[in-house]
Amino acid sequence: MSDKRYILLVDDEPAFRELAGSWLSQQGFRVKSVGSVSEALEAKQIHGRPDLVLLDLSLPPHFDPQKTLLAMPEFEGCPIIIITGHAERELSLQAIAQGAWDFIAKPVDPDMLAVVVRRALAKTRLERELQRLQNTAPKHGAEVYIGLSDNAQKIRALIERIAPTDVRVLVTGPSGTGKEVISRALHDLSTRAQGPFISVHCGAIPAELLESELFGHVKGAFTGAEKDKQGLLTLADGGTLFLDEIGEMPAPMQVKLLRVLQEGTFYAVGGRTLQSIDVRIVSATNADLAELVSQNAFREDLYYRIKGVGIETQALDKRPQDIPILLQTFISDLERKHARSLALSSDALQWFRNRSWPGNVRELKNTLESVDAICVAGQITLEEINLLNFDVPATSIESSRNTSLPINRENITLEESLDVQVQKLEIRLIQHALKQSAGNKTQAAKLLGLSRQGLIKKIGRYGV
Ligand SMILES: Nc1ncnc2c1ncn2[C@@H]1O[C@H](COP(=O)(O)OP(=O)(O)OP(=O)(O)O)[C@@H](O)[C@H]1O
Repeated sequence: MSDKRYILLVDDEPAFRELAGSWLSQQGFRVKSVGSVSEALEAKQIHGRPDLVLLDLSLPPHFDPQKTLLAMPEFEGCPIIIITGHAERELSLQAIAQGAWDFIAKPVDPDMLAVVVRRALAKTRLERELQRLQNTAPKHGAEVYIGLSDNAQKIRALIERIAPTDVRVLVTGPSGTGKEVISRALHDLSTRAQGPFISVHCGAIPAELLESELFGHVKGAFTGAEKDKQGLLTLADGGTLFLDEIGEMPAPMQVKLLRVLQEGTFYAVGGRTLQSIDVRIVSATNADLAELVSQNAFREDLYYRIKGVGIETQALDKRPQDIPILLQTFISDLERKHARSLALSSDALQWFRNRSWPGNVRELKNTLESVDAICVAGQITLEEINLLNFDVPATSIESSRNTSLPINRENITLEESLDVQVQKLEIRLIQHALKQSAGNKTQAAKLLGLSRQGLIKKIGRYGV
């Protein structure tokens, strides 16, 4: 692709287009000339967002400048220079009030045109650079939990208040709503931030291994224990231990963990030395722990030990106002990752807002990444979304790209709930990705656009 700056010239006079176009080309710009607003929009679809638009206001079919002004938001993000005829000063000022960068009167002086164009491009370059620097500036603390809803704001306020304390925290809420993001922020804002953040998925580690994973073991403690091994508790010393899906912790382990929380000491499996540790415990679950307690599936004494302060996340469907800002954040992340700009058309944004997200923010993010993978010229439109058949749940970025699993529409039924069907599809996609990557979980996770740990969680949850 050319790295020349791309100018879209919109003017109904062929002679002017010819002249100004070739003149700007000689100046080293890439120029696309069109004669109407509809052609300009088409050019944007095909060639992507221009770096600058030169826009005549009086264009066919209506030759109504007000109608042309209405199209300006379509070019949001790139500077627009209005080309005016005589006696159009008022209109030009109106265009500037609506966001145009400058105007230039016909007959156009080529040198003047070059100055105006270069100034506008320099200014946008600076603005973009500033934006990039702002985006790259690492978000810290509670800011990483994105959202405008009351719930999201309350969560950020709570993170800021409780992070510097050593109080235990229990984060609850549906899957994919950022419980791990919150736990990480609690650590990053704490006095332990320089220490380790160790995450344990309590349901993903087989019950018989969990004890040695957490407490470590000494050589010869059991068959296969060929040397001493430190447990995750020791590794987390001085930092935070994140117990994810605590509701899935096997009952015998609950007793042992309770003892650690009460006494701050433990023995490695097969060991005789009492070890003491200094960790902060943050736990998370999407289960209703109080309910599990009432069913005797979770120890009440442990529940009160880990509960400390509760933070509850909400399903995304309950806070649709968070969708645009989440999308904006993920788009900036993708722009940084791929070092190119990415825009979302307004109808695509509408689609994201109107859809239900049973997999919450995780599903929203994966869907955006899938669509980004197939979009052309840095513009996500409904066309890409329709290509990926999102009336069925989202697949991942890579799986939709080159290892696609055929989704059979006949399998979709109204006799089963959406959740059940989503789960079935997730299971098929996981099996498919594992098959594609010959059982390699890191590879499979990459194919699915998940973290390795996220995939392991799902494998554990679905028993794949
Ligand atoms: N409010 C948010 N702000 C920024 N990113 C978010 C937010 N909520 C979720 N995410 C993103 O969504 C994905 C899932 O988040 P996370 O793993 O924290 O969810 P979870 O609630 O712990 O899920 P699970 O219960 O399945 O473990 C991550 O990529 C995370 O970055």
